[in-house]
Amino acid sequence: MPHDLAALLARAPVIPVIAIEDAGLAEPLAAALVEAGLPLIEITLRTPAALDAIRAVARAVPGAVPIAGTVLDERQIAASLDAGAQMIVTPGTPLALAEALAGCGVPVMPGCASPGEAMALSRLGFNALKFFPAEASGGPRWLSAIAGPLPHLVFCPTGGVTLANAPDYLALPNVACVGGTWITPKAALQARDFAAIGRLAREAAGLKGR
Ligand SMILES: O=C(O)C(=O)C[C@H](O)[C@H](O)COP(=O)(O)O
Repeated sequence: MPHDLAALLARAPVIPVIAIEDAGLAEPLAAALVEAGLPLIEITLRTPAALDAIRAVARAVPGAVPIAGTVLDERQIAASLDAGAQMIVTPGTPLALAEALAGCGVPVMPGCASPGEAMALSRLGFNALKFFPAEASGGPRWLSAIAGPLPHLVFCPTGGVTLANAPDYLALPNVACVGGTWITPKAALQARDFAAIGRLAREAAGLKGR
């Protein structure tokens, strides 16, 4: 994997995944996550506020690495980069999207859920992949099994990962980190309870990576 991506993924065992409805929350939220030890922050492009949220984090939160998540097409790559995303993640990666990502200029973690998808992405030069949806697709057993034929790949399992099952993933040699929404519960975000989010983030940051 590109050196800069390896260095990024080594910075924290967990990438918080956020669906944000109010871009005004992005700055204090990201500051709380960085302060707690989770500098990589995936903001999913599932809400109208997402691009403004990425822009706010990129501009105003030192130390944060804003990641655009749920990138589904080429147009969203350009919009993410324009907003200041420093990395891109996709839930799945059709060939046209993978080819556009290969030349996009920032580290990318494309999503896959099968050996064939992982192999196709590896051929395009992607060797750190999001495994999504992790729990529904086979969880740690899938990851252990794929390490046999594809030992050069590392994964960020996401989808159904929690504080309780994250250690099972992080113990695997081909898991670089995990992603999940459990660090930023919707109710805590709506209540602007950044202290509670900070506690969840510190707990996550304390998980042992490889
Ligand atoms: O669409 C994307 O690009 C995503 O990032 C999907 C999210 O990773 C999962 O939805 C995580 O959700 P949880 O299972 O609640 O942790």
